[in-house]
Amino acid sequence: MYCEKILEIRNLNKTFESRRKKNTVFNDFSLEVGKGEFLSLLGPSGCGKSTLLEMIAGFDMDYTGDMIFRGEIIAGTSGERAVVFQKDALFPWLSVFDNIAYGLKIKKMNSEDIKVKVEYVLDKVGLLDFVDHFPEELSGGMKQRVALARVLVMEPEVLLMDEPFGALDSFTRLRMQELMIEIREKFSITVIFVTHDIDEALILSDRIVMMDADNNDKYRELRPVLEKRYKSLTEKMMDEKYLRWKKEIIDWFHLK
Ligand SMILES: Nc1ncnc2c1ncn2[C@@H]1O[C@H](COP(=O)(O)OP(=O)(O)OP(=O)(O)O)[C@@H](O)[C@H]1O
Repeated sequence: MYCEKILEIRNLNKTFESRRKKNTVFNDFSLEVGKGEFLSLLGPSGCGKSTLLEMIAGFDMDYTGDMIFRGEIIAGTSGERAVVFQKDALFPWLSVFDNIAYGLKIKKMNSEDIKVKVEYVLDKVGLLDFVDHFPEELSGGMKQRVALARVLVMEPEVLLMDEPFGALDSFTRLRMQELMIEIREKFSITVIFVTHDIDEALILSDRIVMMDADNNDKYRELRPVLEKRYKSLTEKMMDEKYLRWKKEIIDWFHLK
């Protein structure tokens, strides 16, 4: 389905070394991600999900193997690969508008264009009415939506999301998951999404990579794409196939 590769990870080896011990997190790990794909990395705590995301982002360059983004070796961070963390620090002294406009101002975009772009993304995340608010006046879910808008306004190729909804209550989380589905349709962006939540992975992903607790030389893949479109996520979560996949994932991790 995704013919054009946007990211290739080939024979990745990653070890953390301290005076006390060596911890090999990736051992000859390879993975390809297609342009426009929504890929979730699912796995237990400590299996290396965040480490992998940091290497793709270019924050961590201490590994062997190849990380190739759009045909070129990743040499460091880039605006094309934007990261959204679990708790994104917005600038508390800036309004919602100025938080989102920040990166565009650094790029010296003119103020009219900035206004159009900021309002466009704010509309997409449903926060147009809060444009003049400050972060302290927003709920956790709203802050995460601003964080998402701040990244989207820069038009990255890939969104790297590290448990972006992990700190939210379950209702807000569900709304954010619905928003992610809409955002994908509107921005046709590639997403690599880290989560430990099986439902979240099943709801959002074209493909789930299930990572093992130790040495991710092998992983299991699942493509949970239902033929039918559902009116609500709850309806989707009741689908027979969905429940079967969920059981398969639980069994796989349980037997590991
Ligand atoms: N800076 C570091 N120095 C040493 N070891 C590290 C460092 N960062 C991560 N590790 C180790 O690498 C392994 C993978 O960590 P990582 O944070 O990538 O896991 P994770 O799957 O994202 O976990 P979680 O779901 O809890 O966030 C863990 O064993 C961790 O202790």
